[in-house]
Amino acid sequence: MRLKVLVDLPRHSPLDPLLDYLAPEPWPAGTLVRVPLGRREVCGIVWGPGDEAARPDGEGAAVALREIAQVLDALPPLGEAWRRLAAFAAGYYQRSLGEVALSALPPDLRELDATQLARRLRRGDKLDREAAKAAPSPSADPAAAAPLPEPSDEQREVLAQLAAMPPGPVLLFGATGSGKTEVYLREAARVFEAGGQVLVLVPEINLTPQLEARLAARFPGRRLVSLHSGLTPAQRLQGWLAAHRGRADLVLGTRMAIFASLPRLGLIVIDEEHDPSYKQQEGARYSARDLAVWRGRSEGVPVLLGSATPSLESWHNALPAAEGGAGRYRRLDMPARIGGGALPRVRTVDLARIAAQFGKRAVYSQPLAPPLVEAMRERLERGEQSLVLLNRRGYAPVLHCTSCGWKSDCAHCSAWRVFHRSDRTLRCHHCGFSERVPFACPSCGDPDLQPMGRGTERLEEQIAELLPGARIGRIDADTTRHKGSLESQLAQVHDGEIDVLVGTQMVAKGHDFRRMTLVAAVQADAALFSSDFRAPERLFALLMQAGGRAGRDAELAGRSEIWLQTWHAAHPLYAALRRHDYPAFAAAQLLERESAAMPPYAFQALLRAEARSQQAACDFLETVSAATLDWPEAAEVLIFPPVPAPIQRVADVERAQMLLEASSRQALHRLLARWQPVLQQAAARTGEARVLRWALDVDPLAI
Ligand SMILES: Nc1ncnc2c1ncn2[C@@H]1O[C@H](COP(=O)(O)OP(=O)(O)OP(=O)(O)O)[C@@H](O)[C@H]1O
Ligand SMILES: [Zn+2]
Repeated sequence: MRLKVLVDLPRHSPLDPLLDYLAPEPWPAGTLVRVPLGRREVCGIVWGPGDEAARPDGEGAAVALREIAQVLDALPPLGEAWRRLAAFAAGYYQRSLGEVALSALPPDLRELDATQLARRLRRGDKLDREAAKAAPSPSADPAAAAPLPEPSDEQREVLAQLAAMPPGPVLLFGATGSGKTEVYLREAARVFEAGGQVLVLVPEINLTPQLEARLAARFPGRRLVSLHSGLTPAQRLQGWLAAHRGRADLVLGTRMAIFASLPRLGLIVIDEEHDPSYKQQEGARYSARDLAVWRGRSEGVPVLLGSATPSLESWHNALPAAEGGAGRYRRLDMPARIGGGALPRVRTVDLARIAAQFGKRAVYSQPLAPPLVEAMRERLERGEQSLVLLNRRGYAPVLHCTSCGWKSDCAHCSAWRVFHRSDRTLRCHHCGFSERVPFACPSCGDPDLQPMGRGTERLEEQIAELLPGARIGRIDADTTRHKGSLESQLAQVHDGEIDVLVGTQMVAKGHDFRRMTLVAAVQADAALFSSDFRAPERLFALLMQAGGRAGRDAELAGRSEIWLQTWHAAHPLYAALRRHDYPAFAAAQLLERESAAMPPYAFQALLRAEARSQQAACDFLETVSAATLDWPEAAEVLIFPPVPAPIQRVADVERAQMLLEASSRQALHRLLARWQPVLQQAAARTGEARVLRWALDVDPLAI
């Protein structure tokens, strides 16, 4: 008989990824198989019965049907719900089903034959037995487990509401330290009792160890597994198998874990739901958060989206229609911090006033204004810590020649190369092109080359001058390149070996710095006037989150402060931040977005093209845009003219993009569905030499 098997074909292949194969038995849909494809043998997923109506003289006949090589039937088939999820994700994000479904499996699994799989499964059995032996049974001795904290009034209220609600998406809007995690844990316990599995997603790998430890301590009798890219392939496979075989009670992971196969799924938690890292930025550019909401609906399980600063999309979805929102999610609020701790005080340093008082030079030559330096010195004297945030690594973003104006541009990108003082290099952060700093200007020979602007390296150096005796640490992508270095640097901060920590946004997320009582953002203004309309939202979230890390100790919370240096002290964003008033900030942003017809009031897709010349990239975009002119599907979709990408050239490749916008999601998707084959044909016609790559990004986060 014939079976349809899903395989991962190279992109834009003319073949359908569902191919017919011969099988002696009707293996159920979801069964993993190995099938011959060309000269290779690849992993495939049985998707359903094949076309028995053989086409003896049709197109099918040209290809003699081949047999399934191996059936991995020791593994239970991938369930209906999982296959639905993969199919939805492929359709929604405009990728091939084969690519989405197969790449959602652990890479090791795709390589295994039946014998190797049997061995891995036996190893899984052994791991399960060991886990069971090591852990006390959940009900064995309740007294042995640490006593549960008594829920706060707010937690109690939220839990009662959750218990009374039908399953659906819920936005848990809780201040930092309001005890959202405790709510997740209690909901998870409820699901475990009912025999269900729980999926918990966090934005970043380095946030998993903390939560993992907390989960393990809380649920000693439960099997917890992680799924993220920091695991070895073997670990990832075992975690995935434990989830798929229903043996893991809880899966903790990053965005990729949204595709975990969970036959008894009972709850999905998305912690820090606003975090941009839930959106995949290559291949199938899915949003794990959005897929979680879809998956929850499709499987009838509750989805908890937690944040102190929700994404405006989620906030809008959770606002009742009467307040101008979409009314799609329920919202539960927990405004108070556990233990009644105060939120940090927000202080703005008005740089215009400082300039008037100390002179403009003082502002431009020094990274920190005198009052901020004073506040940090006080911390130093009290043995407390400060965190200074600057979202730019390196010493200076550009090196320039004081006589002829030469600047350190990249030969391969339309970008400046960053000056790194530690190894005296000029490094392009886009293509990696790196050279030693020249002794003299390559253009006029003048040896006086000067850094322009400031990155974290220079900030670290300047703070050392301003605060003599302070022990200063720096955490950014440069200092954490080696495995384990982030952990050891964080440990130094926790152990109090550092007084002032300089860092990019990577330190603002998730780490509890108990002795930190000051967080300063020294160049926050950039986000106010960014061309990225989401920049203010990110800034607000970053500062609230960073501030929320500060002074977790109730005793220190009273003197915790967030400092902002700004030329625009009266800006409404800072005013809302001073009051910790996310709802007011969100309301103002949503008003702006609505009047400009931007998300969440509009739905977008971005078509990117890369070519050897900007002209070729734009021509491709023009062509596919023109193709839609008389389509009824295009009537409700605004297709903007092609423009060069924000960084037009990277590694000698020219990039252009074109934005599509519609007021209805359905309208946008009707167009995309009809457009897909046109894109493929147009790209094929222009030939490999002209258009190198193109990609659609549905619901893009950055434009
Ligand atoms: N009901 C409670 N009684 C006592 N302590 C609690 C309670 N709930 C939470 N906590 C403690 O309060 C602290 C903050 O709680 P939790 O981590 O759950 O907050 P959160 O809202 O998830 O914070 P964040 O958003 O900053 O990550 C933790 O140390 C936690 O153990
Ligand atoms: Zn470059």
